[in-house]
Amino acid sequence: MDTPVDVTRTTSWARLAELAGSLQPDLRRWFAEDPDRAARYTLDAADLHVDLSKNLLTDEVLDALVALAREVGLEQRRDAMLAGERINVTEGRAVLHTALRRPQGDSLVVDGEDVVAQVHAELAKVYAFAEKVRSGEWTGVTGKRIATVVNIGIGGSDLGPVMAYEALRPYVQDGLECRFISNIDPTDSAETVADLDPETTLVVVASKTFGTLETLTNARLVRSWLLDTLESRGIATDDAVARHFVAVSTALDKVADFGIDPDNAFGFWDWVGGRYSVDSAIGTSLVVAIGPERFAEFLAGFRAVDEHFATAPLDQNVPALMGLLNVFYTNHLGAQSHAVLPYAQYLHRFPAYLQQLTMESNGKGVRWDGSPVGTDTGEVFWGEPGTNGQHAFYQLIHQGTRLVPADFIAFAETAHPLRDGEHDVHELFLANFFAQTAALAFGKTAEEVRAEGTDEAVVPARVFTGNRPTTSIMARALTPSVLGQLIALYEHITFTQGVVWGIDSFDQWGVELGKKLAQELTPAVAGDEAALASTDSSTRGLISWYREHRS
Ligand SMILES: O=P(O)(O)OC[C@H]1O[C@H](O)[C@H](O)[C@@H](O)[C@@H]1O
Repeated sequence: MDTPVDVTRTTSWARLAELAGSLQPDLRRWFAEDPDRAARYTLDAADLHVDLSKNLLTDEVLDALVALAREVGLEQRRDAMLAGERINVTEGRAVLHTALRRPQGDSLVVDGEDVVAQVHAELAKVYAFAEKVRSGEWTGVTGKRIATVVNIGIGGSDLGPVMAYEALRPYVQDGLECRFISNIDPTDSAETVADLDPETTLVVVASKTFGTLETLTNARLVRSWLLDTLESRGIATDDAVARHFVAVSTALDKVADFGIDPDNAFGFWDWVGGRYSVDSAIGTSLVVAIGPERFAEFLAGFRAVDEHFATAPLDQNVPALMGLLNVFYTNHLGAQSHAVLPYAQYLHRFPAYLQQLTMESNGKGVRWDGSPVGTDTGEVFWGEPGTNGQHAFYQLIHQGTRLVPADFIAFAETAHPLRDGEHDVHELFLANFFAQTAALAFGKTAEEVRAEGTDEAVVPARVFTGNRPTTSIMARALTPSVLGQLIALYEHITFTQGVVWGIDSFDQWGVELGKKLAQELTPAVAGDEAALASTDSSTRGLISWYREHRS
């Protein structure tokens, strides 16, 4: 195992600390004195047009960030990932989500297997299945065509499919709908299937491990609902599971144990992390919804940004620069969170998706060799679609005491070019997008507030300090390709930050303890006194309170 560079001991870390100490951000002056600033700090990555100029960025900071990337070996680590080296050290695995989108005919041999050939063989199976469902050739037990696909999964086996399905709704085939069950709260499955007809419902059980309690429990609940409802209609159920259930997993043996025919199962590999898996067979529900052709465009979008990340020089490399800027804000300017604000209703689940991607990847306290990190790591990612956020939490971003770097995302075209009398409503929407980043950057001085005739007593409350950093990301339209590009952008931002911090961004040991304790506590919750007695007094008190108060 190679030892990560201790970033805090690098020359560029010291340089960044020095620059941060003397920064005195003044975006008004920086723009006024440098007419070229916006153009110089605006870069394109595939179809993404990214304006970094409203960040607290100077040429000195940029140089130091690029030097930092060199000192920690970002490019070497990136190349190691792309080549299939086992950079997921704590799990001894390669990290090859980028292989999921390599074109047919490419080759990447890892441990004697051509993983690109494997990817395309599995994709072909998913595509053939999806075509059958879409054409009506695949039917339920009573011969009716499928109208609803229910994806049962959690974490990466849910957030990717649901986010992408919501984002690409305009591309969903008429007459088809996807729904998603994730939470083990029985309300989730009950509400989701309540108005469905099992005769026209297809269930995709998505689980990398096929051992996740929530997913297997929900799959059993929905299987019972399906069989019971069919039986109540006098319909023979011998073939029901085979006709109505398919699975996606890396553990195809466990799929068979669950009773799903391995012929109706799609595989992927341990070198795809759950939060990096929407472009594997985990996207089966999405493939059914939008069709193989659109899904191939989605994959091509990822690939375009992969190529940018793999080849663009560091000072032009958008994911690398955005990741490095996040490090600067987190470690040198004290930011603790990062907002992602899509001005696109269809991206309403994108912040939730990014929470898993970024926080499960970089929420770590030790480096990949087990040594403690000497600095803060992953930020809290959060956000809501604009303009909803404006009327809720933007107050804190504009005038609060915390630094909250924010990414604003918008599209030139809308799927719904509606007019409200004289207004193009999409333009009203975009005016908000443009206005917010300008307001955050340039603020409003006390003189400007006074010039409006404001009562002196409330002038301070109405001042906007400005210098609140934002990145604007634009694309022509939210197409499958552009969605793939956006996801890949954030995957590589996350990777960049992980490399700087020397952490393994591909394990998630932090989710294990709670899962194990839940299993251990299940008998106590169900009334086993001995199990209850062995818990701590707070937990015992809470469980006892629950047992006294349930009906
Ligand atoms: O796909 P599965 O094996 O069911 O895992 C679902 C999710 O649960 C785990 O606990 C991890 O925290 C996630 O990274 C994963 O995406």
